[in-house]
Amino acid sequence: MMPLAEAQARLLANVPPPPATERCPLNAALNMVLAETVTSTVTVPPSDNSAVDGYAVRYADLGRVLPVSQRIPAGAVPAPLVPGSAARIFTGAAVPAEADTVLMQEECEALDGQVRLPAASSVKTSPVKKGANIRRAGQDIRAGDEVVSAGTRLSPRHLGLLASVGVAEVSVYRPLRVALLSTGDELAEPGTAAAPGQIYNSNRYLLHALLAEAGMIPVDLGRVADDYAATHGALASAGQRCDLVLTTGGVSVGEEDHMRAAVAALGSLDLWRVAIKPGKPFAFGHLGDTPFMGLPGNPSAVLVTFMILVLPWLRRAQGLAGDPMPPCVGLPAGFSTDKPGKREEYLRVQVVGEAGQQRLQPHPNQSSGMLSSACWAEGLAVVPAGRVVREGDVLGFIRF
Ligand SMILES: Nc1nc2c(c(=O)[nH]1)N[C@H]1C(S)=C(S)[C@@H](COP(=O)(O)OP(=O)(O)OC[C@H]3O[C@@H](n4cnc5c(N)ncnc54)[C@H](O)[C@@H]3O)O[C@H]1N2
Ligand code: MOO
Repeated sequence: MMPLAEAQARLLANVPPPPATERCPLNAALNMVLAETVTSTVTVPPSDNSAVDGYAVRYADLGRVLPVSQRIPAGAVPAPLVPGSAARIFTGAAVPAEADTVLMQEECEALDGQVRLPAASSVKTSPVKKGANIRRAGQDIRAGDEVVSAGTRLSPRHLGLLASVGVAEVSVYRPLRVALLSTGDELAEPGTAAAPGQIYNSNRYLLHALLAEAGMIPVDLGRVADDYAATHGALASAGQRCDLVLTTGGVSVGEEDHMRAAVAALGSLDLWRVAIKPGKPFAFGHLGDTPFMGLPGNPSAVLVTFMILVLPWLRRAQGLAGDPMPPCVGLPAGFSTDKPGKREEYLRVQVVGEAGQQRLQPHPNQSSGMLSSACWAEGLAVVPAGRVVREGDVLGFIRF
């Protein structure tokens, strides 16, 4: 059994170069990984503009009654402010040259063609400062600024930012294609009647969704029987169509477990059995040149090995920059254990208690065969191998 950290390091040392790039319109780029750094050609906002509906004035004129010399809606190009006048202005409109302050209309009194400005000190809310309510040109982005760097997974925020600098399409890495194969004679598909002795195939749907959530393309190859020839045949064709072959079940030690032998026959079995709980029988290898990962059949072992071993590898392979491991924060344990484990354990936990006094509370049933506890849980608490937990000890917490 290989220590988890060693298995993770070996996997990450075996990441292929990133996939080909393609041009992608912003509306299709959510969750894609940016292949080249985008630099802005424009300044945002392009000019000083008003944060409120009101009047653009010179600060020195506060307290006076002034004629209104122009009206500036958003999008208009204003003339310089006529000395001794105010300009009617609206939110987002360019502030005219010579004006140095904008007053909210609620603080002014509109008269016929004129406006009475408050005295600098007499404003209801707070005294007016010179420069008030003006959003400066370039306060967001300046021409030449780096906007989003290569290797970023594009979130809705990034897409909005890219649009704000006028970019319509970006260069992204082609999403990885991951072949999914479930093994097990006992599996029935949801929507069909399960015969006696059968259980429903949950891993297929769990993994399909985990991959889609990560921005990758699941290539669902269905189910293969617990039979060497069938497993060999399914793996041989799966390996030709994708960037990774991901299987569930059949990687343990029983004579019904054919996965390892089939992988070794089609390429190499590079790693098998990791000190992780759940998920010990995890396997990594190659089918010809195509990487292979074999997850155990138990659904919560699938979830944990996907998060801790598969997804970091996929993130790297997809071209994502930075730490590929899931974000992990420290929180105190609300429980204790009586003996140390041989494997690093990932417990399905809730975070309980008031803000500032939160504790990790594990589900009472940590069986790797059940998924209801994974849905009850908010994330995974990490108990290192060889460690006895005392209540209050700080443990790593990985949110789902
Ligand atoms: N003698 C030993 N037996 C087992 C060991 C061991 O070290 N020595 N390890 C145990 C551990 S840990 C795990 S995890 C499992 C993994 O076994 P396999 O990867 O070979 O998986 P299967 O035996 O095929 O299935 C395990 C379990 O999961 C259910 N399953 C399988 N596929 C699905 C699916 N698509 N959807 C829902 N449930 C699925 C299957 O019915 C079994 O109950 O081995 C232990 N045994
Ligand atoms: O992975 Mo097994 O689920 O460690 O029990």
